[in-house]
Amino acid sequence: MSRRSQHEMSVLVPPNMGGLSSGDPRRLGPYLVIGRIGAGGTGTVYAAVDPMGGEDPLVAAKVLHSPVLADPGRRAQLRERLQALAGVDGRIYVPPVRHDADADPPWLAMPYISGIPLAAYIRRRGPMGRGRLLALAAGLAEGLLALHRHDVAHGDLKPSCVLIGASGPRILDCALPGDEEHLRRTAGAWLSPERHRGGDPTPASDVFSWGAVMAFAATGRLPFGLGEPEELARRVQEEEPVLDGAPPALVPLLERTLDKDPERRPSVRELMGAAIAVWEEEDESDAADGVKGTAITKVLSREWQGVVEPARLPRVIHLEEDGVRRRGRTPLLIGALALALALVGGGAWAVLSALGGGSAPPEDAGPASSAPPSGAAEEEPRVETVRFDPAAQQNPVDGPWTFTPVQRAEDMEPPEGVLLAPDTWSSYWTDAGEGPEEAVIAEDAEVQCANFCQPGPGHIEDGRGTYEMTGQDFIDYLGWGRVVIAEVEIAPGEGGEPEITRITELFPDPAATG
Ligand SMILES: Nc1ncnc2c1ncn2[C@@H]1O[C@H](COP(=O)(O)OP(=O)(O)OP(=O)(O)O)[C@@H](O)[C@H]1O
Repeated sequence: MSRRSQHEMSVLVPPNMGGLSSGDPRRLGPYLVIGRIGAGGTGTVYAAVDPMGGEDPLVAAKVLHSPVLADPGRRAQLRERLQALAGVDGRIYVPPVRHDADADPPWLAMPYISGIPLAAYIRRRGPMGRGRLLALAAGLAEGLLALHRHDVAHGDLKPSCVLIGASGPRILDCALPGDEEHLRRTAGAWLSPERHRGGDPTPASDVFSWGAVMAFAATGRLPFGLGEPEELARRVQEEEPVLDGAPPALVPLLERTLDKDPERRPSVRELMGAAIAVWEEEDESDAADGVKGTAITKVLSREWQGVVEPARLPRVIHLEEDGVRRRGRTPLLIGALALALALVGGGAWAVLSALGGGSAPPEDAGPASSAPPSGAAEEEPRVETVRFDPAAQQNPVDGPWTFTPVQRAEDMEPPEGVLLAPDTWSSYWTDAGEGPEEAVIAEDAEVQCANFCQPGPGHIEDGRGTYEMTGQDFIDYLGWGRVVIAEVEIAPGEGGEPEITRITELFPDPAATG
């Protein structure tokens, strides 16, 4: 999205982005790391932004942790492979846009792809219908062909490396040099017999993996079943695949791709041609007749209709003047008040509520608090547990912010096994009887967030905020309309007005709330 100022930029972040822990990098080359997307056997994938902006500054940056890369020879191979991958056509395959094979640890940045991994897609929706299956077949073949044109075999094609996006399938990753043993242990169901015997990745071994992935998409089952690595390796090398339930027109092609002998497998070009030929033969509609472009464009534009990708969420990322995030601050930044206000009337709020635990959109600000500003004459900082209720904020952009001291309601404990919405959590606190107060929130206040810095559970260790953010992030968050219970430190500001200098959000531990 856009650069809002020298200090901030608005970014659409992944909906499943998690917080960073102390061991996670904060920078990778030119990118600022803003959250975690996930981790696999060979590395961790982070959401990161290019502070220079651009049309979409978000990238998925993968930090490689494979122990085999400690070997200088493997490093050299990795460098070569990443250089080759960088030139691959990015329509289906997702090539790196930047990489550093010599960094410690090495990393690569790819365009962020909104999509659902094929494994999850099939688990949720069952086997793909014939038309979409043929579009997947042709699309994956095109992606492999793009790699093979650069003399790189993927070597690790499997359902978790295929993302189902709104405009077609996308292929991620490729095998790391020297990673064969790891792959045989973790991805043996998708590896060809010759790869199980120690062979290098080749176009023919990619064709086998294509067949196994397509069989899975067509039937919802793994063609050689599940099992321990040794047993799987034996079945892949000795048994015939189970293809029951696959569309009959595709079965002969799948059988050929899963041939034990790489010489007898079709080429990737043949796969593409065969998938399109079956589609053209059986497609009775003329809906793609007017579509310009290659046969793949046509099959995708017809068969991919209705595929919806997960919506990204607006956030504001804070930067230093030189483009670096504030020192010592915030693993995950949040907010986007301006954006929120602009989007609140539309679907974005619904998405955010659904993902974030479901508080209502902000109502019109309630009547102005009648309480006079308090604490102007205070000398010493004091600590209070308070409720920030967005409905009470007179000016949710510039402040001052209204809050009410609270205490835990007697005889009320949150139920176990339930993830509480912020409003529900708020109902476990009663006013402490001192009426609303007002204070400014220092932009650089120290904030420890718990619930509000994460879209899901799993991050709060002790029911108190554990992730560092800034006062400005917190101000932004209040603009989203959620109630927050927090412990605050209030000190006299420069002009004597009360100023909140420290905030620790309180939210029940997920271990207690499921
Ligand atoms: N370019 C990308 N855009 C969006 N999400 C991505 C991108 N690259 C990886 N991911 C996601 O990041 C997560 C972790 O990816 P990673 O490749 O580390 O795991 P994996 O494929 O499950 O494991 P392995 O490394 O063992 O193959 C996955 O959920 C993956 O879908």
